[in-house]
Amino acid sequence: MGFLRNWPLLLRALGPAGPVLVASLAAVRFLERLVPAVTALALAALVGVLAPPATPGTFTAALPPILVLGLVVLGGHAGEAAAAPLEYLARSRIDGAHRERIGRAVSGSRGIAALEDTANQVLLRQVRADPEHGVESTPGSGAVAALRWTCGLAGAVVTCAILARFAWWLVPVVLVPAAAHRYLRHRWSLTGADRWRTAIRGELHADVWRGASVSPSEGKDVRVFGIGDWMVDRMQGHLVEANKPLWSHIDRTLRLQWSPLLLVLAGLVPAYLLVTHGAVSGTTTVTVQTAVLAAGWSLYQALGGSADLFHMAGAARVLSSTAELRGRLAEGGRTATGGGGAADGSAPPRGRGPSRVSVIRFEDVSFTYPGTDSPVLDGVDLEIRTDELLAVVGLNGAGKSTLIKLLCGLYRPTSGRVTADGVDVATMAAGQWRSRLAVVFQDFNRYELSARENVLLGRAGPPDREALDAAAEESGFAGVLERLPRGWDTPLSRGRAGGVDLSGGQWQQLVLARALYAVLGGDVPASLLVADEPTAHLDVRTEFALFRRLEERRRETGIVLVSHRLSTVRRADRIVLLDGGRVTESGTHEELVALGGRYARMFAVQAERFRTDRTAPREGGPA
Ligand SMILES: Nc1ncnc2c1ncn2[C@@H]1O[C@H](COP(=O)(O)OP(=O)(O)OP(=O)(O)O)[C@@H](O)[C@H]1O
Repeated sequence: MGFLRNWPLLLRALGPAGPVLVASLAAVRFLERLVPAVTALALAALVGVLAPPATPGTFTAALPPILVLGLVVLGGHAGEAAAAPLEYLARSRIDGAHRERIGRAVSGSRGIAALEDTANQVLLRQVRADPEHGVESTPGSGAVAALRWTCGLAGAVVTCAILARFAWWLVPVVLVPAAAHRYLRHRWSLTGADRWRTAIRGELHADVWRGASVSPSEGKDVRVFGIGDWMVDRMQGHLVEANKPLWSHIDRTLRLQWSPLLLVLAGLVPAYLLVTHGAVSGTTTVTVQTAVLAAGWSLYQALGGSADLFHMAGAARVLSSTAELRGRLAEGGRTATGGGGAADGSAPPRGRGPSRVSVIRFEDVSFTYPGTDSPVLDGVDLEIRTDELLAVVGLNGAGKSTLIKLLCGLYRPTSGRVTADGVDVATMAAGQWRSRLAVVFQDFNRYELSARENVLLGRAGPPDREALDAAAEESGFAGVLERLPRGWDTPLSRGRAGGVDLSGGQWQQLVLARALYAVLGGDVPASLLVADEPTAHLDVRTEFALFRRLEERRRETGIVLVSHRLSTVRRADRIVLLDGGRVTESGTHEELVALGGRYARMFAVQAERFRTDRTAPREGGPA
């Protein structure tokens, strides 16, 4: 039975709360669960004293049970008051540890293919432990509910013992329907959690529309294209469609609420009728009747409230999805454990491992994106030396960015290998290998942080003021920095107090500063600076100045530059052309022009365009 499997799983999840907190909580909840049983006993004792005709000693005899009843009321209140903050603390610790585990597992996975997998995205949504629907639960709420339920079970055993003391046959009469009642409710909760799980795909779709309709960056399109209402309709459509099965389950369970009630009545009514009949006919005493009346109902309560079962069911699903996600991520290899990064998943210090790499080779590398059929790279052979400026050119979709991602180890080649000084980088610790690279991606990220934090992201570790300033100088970002109201501390988001947004070109300079910070700081500088279209947003003068500075750096740090602007790359030491998934041309600009191949034709087109633009009459100007 799934429930019995989940129960120990949830109790184990209490671990991060710590033994002292768990023991305190268990003690409080257990004592609380004894309240109904003790109440039943005290009431029975009181009735036992009061039922016979009163004598001079009756008052004194009634005092102990009354005292116990008073203590029970007091203890019940004290328990409730103590349990709430203890449970809050336990939940927070467990959920905090869960989020940390997920964060490390995901960010520590070796490549990014796992993140592009839809099934993993669904699992990630399910395990993130931020309830927003009311149908999902967190490991913390489930584990705490399991503890409450366990204490309730212990309380139920005591209650059954008390019932058995008065009339043993009453135990199965009350217990069996009570257990069936709880089982039924638990099944409903599990089905609800499963229905929610199937709704997640649609919700991820809805998120795209939801995010776009409220985000400042997409806000431009939304207004200019007038698609606001349409987006909201799409979002609603996805949500309604995805949640239909869940809502129909909730609707069904609401309409079936009478059936658990039948189970409650099936247990309590015969028990109450039997003892009442016994009391009237004289076969049982009023004392027994009182004890049964009090203990019978408390048994239902002791077996756990519906909310407990609901949280246990939801959290059990979250935990099983967490295990599934971790397994799937592990299949793709890990950085932190398999990859050899720091045990806590942080980036390894730059000084670790082979210091400087001299030659990186793509050896017959082919690559097909997961879930697609045609290879993007098909037998690429390429040598990258770390004392040269190598330019990679090719038409749109030729596979240049893909080549960069393989170089960074974000994907594994489908066949062939990438080596660094003869060592397959797939066999190296991913963190160690990546610490030899500094990368500017074409689709770089604009973090809504301060300018300083945006650049410091280039390398984990204590900030290095000197490297920060040098990186800003070399990338050209220093000029932008001078105009920022709070310099390095200016938040780069209009949405933050005192924040500003940068132009596309200024962001590009900042992102280059981020990569250069990785090169300039640390004990061992990166061997290779990889820049995928780093100047696409820069004006010609800024681009030229930047290229000059990069040229000066190439003997210390090799540079791989992907660019469509052939006027920029012509000064590179070597240019390779990617075409049809292979390197089809390689040489200096002059050699490739002399070759008269595709590069020469591309260059001729750009040069012709440049000449035409310069000689064409300006609109509205002289002919
Ligand atoms: N994550 C992905 N999953 C599946 N296919 C992808 C993925 N990323 C890129 N592709 C495909 O791989 C091919 C090569 O893309 P890539 O971005 O490497 O080209 P590129 O040469 O950098 O192009 P551009 O010059 O336009 O930047 C394209 O057909 C693209 O559709």
